[in-house]
Amino acid sequence: MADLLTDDEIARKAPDGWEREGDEIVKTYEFDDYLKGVEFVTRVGEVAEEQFHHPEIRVGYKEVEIRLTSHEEGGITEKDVRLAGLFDDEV
Ligand SMILES: C[C@H](O)[C@H](O)[C@H]1CNC2=NC(N)=NC(=O)C2=N1
Repeated sequence: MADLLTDDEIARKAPDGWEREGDEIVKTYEFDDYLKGVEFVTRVGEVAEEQFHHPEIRVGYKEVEIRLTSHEEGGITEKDVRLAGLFDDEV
């Protein structure tokens, strides 16, 4: 089981644009149209399944909010900050 990151580690390791909210890191991505956001969610889902680490995803109009936490560990781990970077690469 991965170790929980300290507050300082989260601040240092969370990629730009990702904010810490309690036991989660969160980012909202903006898109030119609704379906571009939906297509992005598909790519995110594929990465999540490959990594077997799954975010919560909210699809809005021209925006997608992604929340990451490590449920089994009960907080933010290296897996979360690593996946945040992988999701950014899918934009
Ligand atoms: C049994 C447990 O749900 C699995 O090991 C995986 C699936 N995906 C997961 N995703 C996230 N975000 N946290 C987990 O602890 C997690 N666990």
